[in-house]
Amino acid sequence: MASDSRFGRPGTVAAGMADSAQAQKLVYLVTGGCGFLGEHVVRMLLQQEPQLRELRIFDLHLGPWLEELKTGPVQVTAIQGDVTQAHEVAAAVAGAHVVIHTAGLVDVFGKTSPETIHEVNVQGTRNVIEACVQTGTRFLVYTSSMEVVGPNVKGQPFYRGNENTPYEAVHRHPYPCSKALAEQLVLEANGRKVLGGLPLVTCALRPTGIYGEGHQIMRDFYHQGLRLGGRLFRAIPASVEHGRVYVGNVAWMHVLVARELEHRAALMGGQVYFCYDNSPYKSYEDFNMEFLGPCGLRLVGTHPLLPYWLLVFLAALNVLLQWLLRPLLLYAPLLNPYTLAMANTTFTVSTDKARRHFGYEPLFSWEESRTRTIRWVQAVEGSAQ
Ligand SMILES: NC(=O)c1ccc[n+]([C@@H]2O[C@H](COP(=O)([O-])OP(=O)(O)OC[C@H]3O[C@@H](n4cnc5c(N)ncnc54)[C@H](O)[C@@H]3O)[C@@H](O)[C@H]2O)c1
Ligand SMILES: C[C@@H](CO)CCC[C@@H](C)[C@H]1CC[C@H]2[C@@H]3[C@H](O)C=C4C[C@@H](O)CC[C@]4(C)[C@H]3CC[C@]12C
Repeated sequence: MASDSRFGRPGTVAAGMADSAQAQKLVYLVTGGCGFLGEHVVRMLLQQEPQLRELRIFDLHLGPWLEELKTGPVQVTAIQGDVTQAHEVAAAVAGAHVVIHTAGLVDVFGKTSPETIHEVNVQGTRNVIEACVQTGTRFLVYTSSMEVVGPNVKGQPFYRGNENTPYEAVHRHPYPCSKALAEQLVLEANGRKVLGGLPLVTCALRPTGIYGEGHQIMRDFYHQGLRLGGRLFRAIPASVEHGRVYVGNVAWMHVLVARELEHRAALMGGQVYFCYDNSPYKSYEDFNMEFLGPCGLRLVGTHPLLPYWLLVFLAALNVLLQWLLRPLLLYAPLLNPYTLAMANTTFTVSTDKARRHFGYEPLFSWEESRTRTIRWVQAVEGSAQ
C-alpha cells in the first residue's frame, strides 16, 4: 500500500498482515470514505484487514488522495454518489459483504438546513439499510455519535457513563435528532431478512468528540489562535470534562466490529458501543491545548474571561446575525447556543463493552495519538505559510 506521511502506519499491530497468506475474499463499502473519519477507516482497512479483496469508497466528494491507494494489492473503487439517492446507494452496495456507513452531515453551526441534515443522515441511512436488504449484504456498521445520548437540552452532566447509564436523552437540535433517528433505524433493522433469506446484522458505534489528523474544528481553533496573536481566551470552566477519542482508534474500532460481526452476530447484532480510548478527560479547550500548546498557542486565563451570561448573549446574537445575514452570506461562527451548551456540559464515557464484546483495545496510546495530532497541526502551520 502506498504510504502517507500525514497518517503514517499504525505501530506494530498486524503489521504486514495484508501480505499474509490469508485469502483475500471480502468486499467492503465505506460510505463517507473521503471524510475526516472515513479516510482513516479506509486507510485502516487497507492496513489491517487481510481478507479484503475490494474496497469501495462512496462519497459525495471524492478526494485526490484516493489515486495513490489504487496501486496496492486491494482493488480500490471510488464511487462518487449521494446517500440520499437510493439507486446510487443500491448500486454501490450490491455485492458488498460489509457496509461501514460513516457518511453524514456533521453540522452544529447552522450551515445547512434542518431538512437537509435529516435527508442526509436519516433518509441516507434508510437507503443504506434498504440497499443491504435488497442486495443481500448482511453486515452493517453505523457511525452514530455520543450525541444520540447527550448532552441533552437540560445540560445535565453525563459523568463516566456507559451504554447502560440512565440519562434523559432529549434533543431539539437537528444534528443529534437526526443521529438518534438514524441509529434507531439501524438497530431496528438488525435481524431483517436480506436477499437470500439470511438475517441482517447491524450495530452502531458512538464516538465521543473525535480529534486527530484532518480535524477541521481543530484547524479552525488553530487559525483563530494565530489571528489573535498566538492566544486563545478561556471561555469554559476547566472543570467541565469532555470525552474525546483519537480518530485512529475510532477507525480501528470500526475495522474490528466489521470483522467480528459475522462471528459474534448473536452477541453484537443490534448493539451500540461507545467509541473511546485512553485520551484524558479534560475541558474542550484544555484538551485542544494538548496539541495547540506545542504548536505555539497559549490559553489565556485560568477561569473563563467572560461571564457566562455574556457568552449566552453573544451566542444568541450570533443566531440573530446568522439569520439576518443569510440572504447575503453564510455566517456560521463556532459560538452559538447549542455549541456553548455542549462545551459547558460534562460528557465523558467510561466503558469496557467494546472490549468485552469484540476484544477492542485502542491501537494508539494517548502519547502516540497526541504526537500524531501535534505533527499534523505543525504540518497545517507549515502549509499555511
Ligand atoms: N467528528 C466527530 O467528532 C464525530 C463524532 C461522533 C460521530 N461522528 C460521525 O462520524 C461520521 C463522520 O463524521 P466526520 O467528522 O468524518 O465528518 P466529515 O464531514 O468529515 O465526513 C462526512 C463525509 O460524508 C460525506 N457526505 C456528506 N453528505 C453525503 C451524501 N449526501 N452522500 C454521500 N456522502 C456524503 C462527506 O462528503 C464527507 O466526506 C458522521 O456520521 C458523524 O455523525 C463524528
Ligand atoms: C464556546 C467556545 C469557546 O472556545 C467553544 C466551542 C466549542 C464547540 C465548537 C465544541 C464543543 C463540543 C464539540 C462537539 C463535541 O465534541 C461532540 C460532537 C459530536 C459529533 O457527533 C460531531 C461534532 C461534535 C458536535 C463537536 C462539535 C464542536 C463542539 C460543539
